[in-house]
Amino acid sequence: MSGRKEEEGSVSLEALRMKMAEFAKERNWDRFHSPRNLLLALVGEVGELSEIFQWKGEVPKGLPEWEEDEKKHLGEELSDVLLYLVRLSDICGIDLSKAALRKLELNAIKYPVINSNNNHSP
Ligand SMILES: Nc1ccn([C@H]2C[C@H](O)[C@@H](COP(=O)(O)OP(=O)(O)OP(=O)(O)O)O2)c(=O)n1
Repeated sequence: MSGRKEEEGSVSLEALRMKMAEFAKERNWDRFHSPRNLLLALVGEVGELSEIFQWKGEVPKGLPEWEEDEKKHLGEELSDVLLYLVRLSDICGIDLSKAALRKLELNAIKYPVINSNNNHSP
């Protein structure tokens, strides 16, 4: 499923879900993509993502001092996390788009806007 939006760098979770399903099917990897395996793969990728930040101390937003290669690597690890998350959701029969929108609503109820000048975290 490749369209204009994807060329512009915008993609839906549904498009990613379908691409991951196709990727696994083409390689006969459905047998490996069980919920537990996918969860462990996801956690492994979160570890790889963490390694990029490890020992750097706090870094400013936008990562202005990072080399392009380092940012490219960061994008790859973030993508691995997203792709395994999308695949895990699919294999578990969870509609991630719907679930995430519902969770945003629940968050807004749990944490109402009281004062926009409130600097305290929850
Ligand atoms: N059984 C698998 C193996 C890989 N992938 C896909 C999902 C991830 O986006 C990516 C992960 O590939 P690797 O396991 O090779 O991990 P990395 O790309 O992070 O490589 P490395 O761990 O060598 O840095 O490939 C998958 O769907 N199912």
